[in-house]
Amino acid sequence: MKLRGLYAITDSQLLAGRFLSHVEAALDGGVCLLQYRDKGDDAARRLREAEGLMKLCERYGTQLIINDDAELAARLGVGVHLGQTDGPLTPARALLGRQAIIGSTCHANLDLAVQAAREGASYVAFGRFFNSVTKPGAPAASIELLEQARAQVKLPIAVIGGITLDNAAPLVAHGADLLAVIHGLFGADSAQEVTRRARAFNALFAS
Ligand SMILES: Cc1ncc(COP(=O)(O)OP(=O)(O)O)c(N)n1
Ligand SMILES: Cc1nc(C(=O)O)sc1CCOP(=O)(O)O
Ligand SMILES: [Mg+2]
Repeated sequence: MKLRGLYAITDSQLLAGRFLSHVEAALDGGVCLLQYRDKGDDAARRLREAEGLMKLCERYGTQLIINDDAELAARLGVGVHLGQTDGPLTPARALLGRQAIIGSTCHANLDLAVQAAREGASYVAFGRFFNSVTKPGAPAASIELLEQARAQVKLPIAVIGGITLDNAAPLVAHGADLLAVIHGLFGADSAQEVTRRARAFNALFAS
C-alpha cells in the first residue's frame, strides 16, 4: 500500500461531541492513514472509540493507526505510531507482524530516522514544522531538514505540526509523503468543511 496523502489524526478534546461525524467527513474526503490519538487513561473508552474508528476505516478502505499503544494496536490488528518515549520499535514489529504499519517520531533528527528504518519502521515522522495549537512545545523542524531526510531516508516521510491548507504545499514540494494534521483538518466548524479540507490536502499530491 502506498503511503502518500493526508494522514488525519484525532484529538479527543477538539472532536468532543462530533467525533465520528467529523472523522467520517474526513474519510469521505480521502484519508490515507487515520491515527487514533487519545492521551487519556480510560482503557475501556479508548477500546470502544478505536473499535468505532476501525469500523469506519473498513468502510472507507483506510488504514487505522493507534498512537502510543502497541498492545491496543495488536488487539485490533492495526498499526501503531510510536514516539521516542513510547517503547522500542523492534518488539512492536514482532508483536504486530511484518505487514503492520509502524510509524516513528524523529523530531528534527536524521539519526533517529536512520535508526527507525533499521528497526523496522514503515514511515518516519518529522516535526513540528509550524506553530501547533495542539502541541505548542514540540521541537521545531525545518524545510532544510526535510530536504536532507528526503535525500537520505528511503521510507515514506510524514510531516506534522501546525500544518494547514495555507502552509502545506512547500512540504509536499520538498518531499513529504504524508501530511499529518489535527487542527488544520478537524478544527473546521462543519462536517462539510472537514470533507472539503481533506480533498484539498490530497489535491496537493496530484501533480
Ligand atoms: C504522524 C505522527 N507524528 C508524530 C507524532 C508525535 O508522536 P509523539 O512524539 O509520541 O507524541 P504524542 O503524539 O504521543 O503526543 C504523532 N503522534 N504522529
Ligand atoms: C502530535 C504532534 N506531534 C508533533 C511533533 O512535532 O512531533 S506536533 C503534534 C501536533 C499536531 O497537531 P496540529 O496539526 O494541530 O498542529
Ligand atoms: Mg507518543
